[in-house]
Amino acid sequence: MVEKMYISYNNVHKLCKAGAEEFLEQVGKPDVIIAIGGGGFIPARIIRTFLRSPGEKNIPIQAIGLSLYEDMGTGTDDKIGKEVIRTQWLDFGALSQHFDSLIGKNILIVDEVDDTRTTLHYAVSELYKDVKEIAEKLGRTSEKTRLSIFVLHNKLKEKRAQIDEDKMGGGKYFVGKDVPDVWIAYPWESDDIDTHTQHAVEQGNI
Ligand SMILES: O=P(O)(O)OC[C@H]1O[C@H](OP(=O)(O)OP(=O)(O)O)[C@H](O)[C@@H]1O
Repeated sequence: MVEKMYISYNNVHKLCKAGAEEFLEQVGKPDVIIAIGGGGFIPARIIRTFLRSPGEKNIPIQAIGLSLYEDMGTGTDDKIGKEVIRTQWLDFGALSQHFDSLIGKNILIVDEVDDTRTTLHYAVSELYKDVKEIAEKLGRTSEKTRLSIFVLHNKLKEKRAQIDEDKMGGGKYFVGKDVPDVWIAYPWESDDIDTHTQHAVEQGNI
């Protein structure tokens, strides 16, 4: 097993294309894409290409910033915990005046990797909470909001958190590729993209 898995831009593109096809088939066209930054930005933009039919309006992409940081605090087990910090949240400024834009919508959350699942768990829980709160306020709780997920890679390992399916409202989880628990080197992190791509080709990740 390789210690470091090199991923090429072409590979990212193809995983997005396959993910979009699966998503369209199983869930249907999304109303909005929510990209978890920074790693989710590039896949979100690419997958949008394949989710849109020719002649249709672009699907809006909202960005949220979630960062993991080591919590050295009072965990009950001996592991160092991880906490999620919101560095940026939804902003419907130009899209609509209100946060109610998500109620009853088909939403696709995009990130590059599902590692311990902490980030995705947080994103789904918080989005569900926000939508529920505003739907209750507006008396629109009968409208079903679907939260789906697409990640390029899911690491096959013990997860620290699980995503509550009830909160996904019938939305689904899509993975480009399940991978072992190794270091994934994405092209946007590379300082020498030619060598990086060469490694990816050698490993068959093209
Ligand atoms: O499944 P988890 O264990 O939660 O890990 C996955 C998250 O970790 C990385 O984010 P990071 O905080 O490193 O920020 P980045 O996206 O800006 O690189 C990655 O982009 C995912 O969002």
